[in-house]
Amino acid sequence: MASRYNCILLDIEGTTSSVSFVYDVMFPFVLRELDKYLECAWNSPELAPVLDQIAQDAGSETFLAWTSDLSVESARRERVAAEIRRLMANDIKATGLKQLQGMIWKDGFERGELVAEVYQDVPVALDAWTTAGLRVYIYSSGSIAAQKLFFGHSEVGNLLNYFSGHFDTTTGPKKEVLSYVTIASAIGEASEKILFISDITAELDAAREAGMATRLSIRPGNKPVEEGHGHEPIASFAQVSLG
Ligand SMILES: CSCCC(=O)C(=O)COP(=O)(O)O
Ligand SMILES: [Mg+2]
Repeated sequence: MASRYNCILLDIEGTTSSVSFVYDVMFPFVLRELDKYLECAWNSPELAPVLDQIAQDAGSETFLAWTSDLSVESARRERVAAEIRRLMANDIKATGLKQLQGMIWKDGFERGELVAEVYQDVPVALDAWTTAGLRVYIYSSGSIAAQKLFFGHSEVGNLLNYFSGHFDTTTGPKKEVLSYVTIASAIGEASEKILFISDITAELDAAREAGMATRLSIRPGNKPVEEGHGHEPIASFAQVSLG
């Protein structure tokens, strides 16, 4: 059957995977490893741009400017750790935080302590959609590097081959219309031909304003949904009809 859509754009937390896996497994791993990670990676070239991003998210131009009042390295590290804990305690999905989380998760996924949970219907749908010729993309607050670790190390194996591309908040915040306009343009598709699935109505509102079709993901343990936004709810990807 011909599909109304050419592409499916997926959120992760609350959509492909449970909120509880992220909050009860992935975030505690970051908090446990944070100080040790910062100490080991402090002078690494990969960390420097992430420290600048964390400083920019906090309102400074660079990491150097953000910590110019501190002369001791351990105090600069402690400022970063305190800012990361503050952002996580307030569930602020800042780009620098998300990049650092991805770097900390790398070791956990690669040595098998972290294995990503996905809902049972997810691999089935990914297979059906891609077999039908649709392209599937991810748009998550989790960094692109973290997304690749996540789907590359899932409990049903490596799912990365199903995805044609990944987007994170470096494209723009998930509640802004322009982010979805930018994604449609990046993947070379009319927005009407893209179906976005998420658990957050404000994200779906923005995608719909950009012209995308939407479905509201209802999964066990998701945050309560604001009523009255008119996005068709689904409890499983099996309920997505393409015709
Ligand atoms: C590999 S993504 C980890 C989950 C995460 O950090 C996150 O913020 C998920 O947000 P989403 O936009 O997928 O709801
Ligand atoms: Mg989500």
